[in-house]
Amino acid sequence: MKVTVIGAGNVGATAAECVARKDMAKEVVMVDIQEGMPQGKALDMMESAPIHGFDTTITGTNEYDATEGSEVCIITAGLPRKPGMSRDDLLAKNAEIVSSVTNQFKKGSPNAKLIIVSNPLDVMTYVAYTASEFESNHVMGMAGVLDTARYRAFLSMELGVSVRDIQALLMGGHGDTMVPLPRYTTIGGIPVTEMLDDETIESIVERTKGGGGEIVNMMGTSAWYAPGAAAAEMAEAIIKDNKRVLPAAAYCDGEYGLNDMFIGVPVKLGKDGVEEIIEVDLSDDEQDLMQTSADHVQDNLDNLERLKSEGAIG
Ligand SMILES: NC(=O)c1ccc[n+]([C@@H]2O[C@H](COP(=O)([O-])OP(=O)(O)OC[C@H]3O[C@@H](n4cnc5c(N)ncnc54)[C@H](O)[C@@H]3O)[C@@H](O)[C@H]2O)c1
Ligand SMILES: O=C(O)C[C@H](O)C(=O)O
Repeated sequence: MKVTVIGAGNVGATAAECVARKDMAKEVVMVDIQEGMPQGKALDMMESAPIHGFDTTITGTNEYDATEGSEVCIITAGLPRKPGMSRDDLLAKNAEIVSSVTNQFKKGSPNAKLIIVSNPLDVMTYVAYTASEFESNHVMGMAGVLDTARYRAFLSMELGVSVRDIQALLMGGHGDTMVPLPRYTTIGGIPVTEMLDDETIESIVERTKGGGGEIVNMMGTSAWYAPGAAAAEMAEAIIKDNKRVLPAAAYCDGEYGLNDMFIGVPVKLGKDGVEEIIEVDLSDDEQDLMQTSADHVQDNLDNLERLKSEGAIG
């Protein structure tokens, strides 16, 4: 099993390290355009193997030859946002990058499952899908695992209970319109609505929606520990074929009344990638929130098309 990580920056290097430390793959290949950087990070990680006790081989490169035959590819190449920016401000530049790296990667690994991380997430996943020409279930975006992890972390902090006992579902695009679903949130099997009042739940939902921006404002760039771990969790579900039920940006073809877009929905993840999109019952209010989020993703897709037709991006 080989996992490629394209973009060996903050998220990419963290994802590569998480994959290695979980010993799920024989080999991890990190690719970046910065000369020496992926090679140096790979060597540093290899030197940590005796301490952590993993057997995965990690290499860094500026070329794609070493990625051939990858089972999974995590794409993190692209610009992160700075304070004052929205993820959508990255669209033009990151579309060029994601399209270019996908084109270079796909020839050597036509059966790989792609996990996109670069922002704006839902649209970059679409860019990778069209550039790769892979089957739609072999392409997915990582956001829901991160956003639900934030939501679960905030609930755990509020309740003073283990994160391990908090199960939650969050849907929609990876942005301020994301849709955390308290109705599908349980603490050790108990509905969260039995344990917290509406006002507290609402404040946690709002904090979750702004969770990326909260960190950007603190650090001047975006998060990487939780995002890297989230991408590695998805890679593990595919490599081990363990049919995890996780939220991911998946290609909707009628599901939830949405067409021809990648957006966050609950999926079953296994060796064939997105093996199923699970359609849960949504109340009218939840469906409205989902539609608002989908409209936002569609606006971004329309912007992408406009930029292409104006020749602003290739
Ligand atoms: N989906 C999510 O939940 C999520 C979470 C965190 C970050 N992100 C996004 O992930 C992306 C990466 O964030 P980061 O913090 O790791 O940024 P970073 O700047 O630390 O790393 C990005 C890396 O991409 C590399 N790169 C740029 N163009 C490339 C190309 N053509 N080929 C190969 N490598 C290339 C850069 O050299 C850099 O090392 C950003 O777009 C960010 O917004 C998404
Ligand atoms: O907030 C960002 O720009 C990065 C990422 O999407 C996140 O949610 O951490």
